[in-house]
Amino acid sequence: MTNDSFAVSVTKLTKKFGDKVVLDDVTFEVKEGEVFGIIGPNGAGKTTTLRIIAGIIRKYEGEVRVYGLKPVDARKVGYISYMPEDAFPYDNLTGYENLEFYAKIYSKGDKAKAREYVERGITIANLGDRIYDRASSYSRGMKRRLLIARTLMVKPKVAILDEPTTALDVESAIKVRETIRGMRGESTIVISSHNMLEVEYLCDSIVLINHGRVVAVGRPKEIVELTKTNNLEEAFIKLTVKENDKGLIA
Ligand SMILES: Nc1ncnc2c1ncn2[C@@H]1O[C@H](COP(=O)(O)OP(=O)(O)OP(=O)(O)O)[C@@H](O)[C@H]1O
Repeated sequence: MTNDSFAVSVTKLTKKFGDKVVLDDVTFEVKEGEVFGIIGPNGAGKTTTLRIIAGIIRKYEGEVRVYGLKPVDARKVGYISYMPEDAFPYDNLTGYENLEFYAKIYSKGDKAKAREYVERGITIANLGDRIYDRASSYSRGMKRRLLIARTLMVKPKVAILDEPTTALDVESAIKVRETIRGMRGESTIVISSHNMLEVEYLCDSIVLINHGRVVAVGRPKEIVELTKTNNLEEAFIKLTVKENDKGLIA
């Protein structure tokens, strides 16, 4: 059973690669307008979950809906904008041209809309005049901000950002977080992250996945309280290491 009133609903999702079960009976919902975090240790199944929600992986068991549509259909009608973990801009194009390129795809021939997207992308990226430089000259943090701007400027119903701050220095990560936080309420944003402080700061709700299974879902504060810990990092350790998958559903 699926509840279509959620931005994203994932119900009894199981994904196997060959004989290997990567996601096992995963259920959670994302409310409209929230920043939702998928967290878990390396190999837990975060990227696989995001790729399924983004409509890229199409074979799975269970039910996944994005505003009531199958992800692949939601993607076709432009509800979804996705930034993969290993995304990169076109190095030979300027930041501006990168935004233009993506805006053209999403605006489907509507030039005014394309311009609006690019203007919005410039604001979100906040790169100043460097937006007119080739992306090859950008630092890693600048490239990431460009990619996030590219993902968010099209006002998707659901923006999916896979590890948006991984491998960034402190200052760049802060800027990226501020960018995402600034978009709260405009799009529903689903991110994956390893950084518990970041998740506590950014996310309204989270799902914690370990070895493909949900071990906790709810507001970060609720999970901290239920695990009788001081912060999400301690809760994470308790749930993924010390409790060794006993599970807790908030
Ligand atoms: N195309 C694939 N074929 C086979 N196995 C895969 C494939 N994609 C992912 N896996 C496996 O599925 C499991 C979950 O991978 P996934 O990338 O979803 O984890 P993750 O939580 O995002 O990890 P990380 O934090 O390291 O990015 C891993 O064991 C991975 O090796």
